[in-house]
This record gives sequence, structure tokens and C-alpha cells, in this order.
Amino acid sequence: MASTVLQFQGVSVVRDGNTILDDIDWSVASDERWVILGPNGAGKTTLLQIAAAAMHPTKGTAEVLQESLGKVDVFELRPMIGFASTAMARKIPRNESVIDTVLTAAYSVTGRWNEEYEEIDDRRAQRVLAEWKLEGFAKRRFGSLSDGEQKRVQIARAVMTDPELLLLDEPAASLDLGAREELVALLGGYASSPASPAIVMVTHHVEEIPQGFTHALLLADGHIVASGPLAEALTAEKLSETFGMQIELTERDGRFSARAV
Ligand SMILES: Nc1ncnc2c1ncn2[C@@H]1O[C@H](COP(=O)(O)OP(=O)(O)OP(=O)(O)O)[C@@H](O)[C@H]1O
Repeated sequence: MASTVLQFQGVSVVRDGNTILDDIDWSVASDERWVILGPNGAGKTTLLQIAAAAMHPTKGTAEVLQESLGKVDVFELRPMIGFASTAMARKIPRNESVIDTVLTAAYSVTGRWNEEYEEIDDRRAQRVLAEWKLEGFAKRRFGSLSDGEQKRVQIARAVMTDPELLLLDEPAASLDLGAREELVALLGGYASSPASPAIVMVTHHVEEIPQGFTHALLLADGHIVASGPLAEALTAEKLSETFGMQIELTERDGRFSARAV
């Protein structure tokens, strides 16, 4: 049975007197896959930071994996959350091998030092690399990979610990069309599996929403414009309101595209 993995009530974040998130009510269940869309500066990354237990709300309550932020030891919570973002990727040493980049997630570190890894971790890392089409890359240096390959390594690292919540901040940003389609297909397969954890993905483009995603949250200026199942929340009308321009949305076989009218 599905359980609640995120429960935000009246969540606000204020920085330097600016309200970045304003009174957000949002909940995510373990069998849901959410996309977060909104203009630059809408507060998407800030919301993801709270979901990652990396930031506390200024006001309101945020429960992550049924633990209340502010009352739980976040260092116990974080290993249960997979998080892939450009900021995380910057912490990965360029000369780290791909296998170690994924393996070190088991110890929540970046950069292999002298930890002793269990054989079971090693087998799991090999399996995760294969799942993300990286089996030929295990010995390559992270810094020598293409953008598309690096993005897949970041996700492989994020799922290495078998998390209960997977957070992806713009996983397809900067990819060429082929690499994007490859990644979106892999994410679609992953999202469609009942064995996968709850997923929350921030993106700028509806074209990057993989098949199998179930819900959307549209944010503008720190406010929720729409939130709910894709069919209700991801509409031309709601997108137009979110981006402040007339937008046409088309959907085919579970993939979307959008353009200004
Ligand atoms: N520590 C901070 N202090 C002050 N303002 C901040 C801080 N962190 C973020 N902001 C501001 O909060 C707003 C929301 O930022 P956030 O990164 O969450 O937006 P976003 O929707 O992810 O944007 P983008 O799509 O451009 O990545 C921005 O205007 C940003 O400048």
C-alpha cells in the first residue's frame, strides 16, 4: 500500500526579507512521480531542498518520509533520499572512476578514500550501472564522460542506496536531443516500475517529462498555480497562467510538448 513520503503544510521560506515559497500545501505518496514546473526563480529548487531535508521552512511544517523537519536527525534521513542535481555533480572529483562515483553513495561521500566496501555494495553498483546503460563505463573517469553520460551517472549514484524518495533537479538540462531522449526513456522505464521509489523531478521543459509520471506541481513566484494528477494540473490554461503567456500544450503517448500561441 502507498505511504506518504512528503507532507508539507503552510510551508513558507523567507530569505533576506523575500518570500521565496509562500504557504505551500503539498503531499506526495510513495507510488507517485511528480514533475515540478515554473519560471526561473519560482522556488522549484528551494522546494526540492526542503524535500531533501537540506533546508528547513521558515514557517509551516514539512514531513519527509514521515519525519518532521526540525525534530529529526537529518543525517539519518538523508541516506534514504536520492538527490541528483548539478550542485551535487560539482562535488564529484573529476578523476573519480564511474564505479567509485556510484559506490561512494553507499557511504554518503563523494571521492573514494579508504572506505572498505562490501561485496554486496559492489554488486549493487554494477547492477545500477547496467540499469542506467553505463556498463562499459565503470573504469572511466567521471570528468571524461559526456554530459549525457555524467547525468546518468548522477542518477545511478542517487539510486545506489535504494532510496525511498528520488529527487532530480533538471536531469536533462544541457543535453542534446539524442542524449535527452535516451535519458527520458530510461527515466520513463524507471518511473513506470512499481518497485521504484516516489520521484520528484524539477524541469523547465514539458518535453522532458518521462512516460509514467503521474502528477504535476506548477509554481510561480513561490505560489502553487496547480497541483495534482497530470491530467488536471498540466493543462494549457494552467501553464499559461504559470508562465504569464498564452501556451499551447499537446500530448501524445504520454509525452508532452508546449509552445507559445
Ligand atoms: N539564500 C538565498 N537568499 C536570498 N534569496 C534566495 C536564496 N536562495 C534563493 N533565493 C531566491 O529565491 C528565488 C527562488 O529560487 P529557486 O532557486 O528556488 O528558484 P527556481 O525556481 O529553482 O529557479 P531556476 O528555474 O532559475 O533554477 C530566486 O529569486 C532566488 O534568487
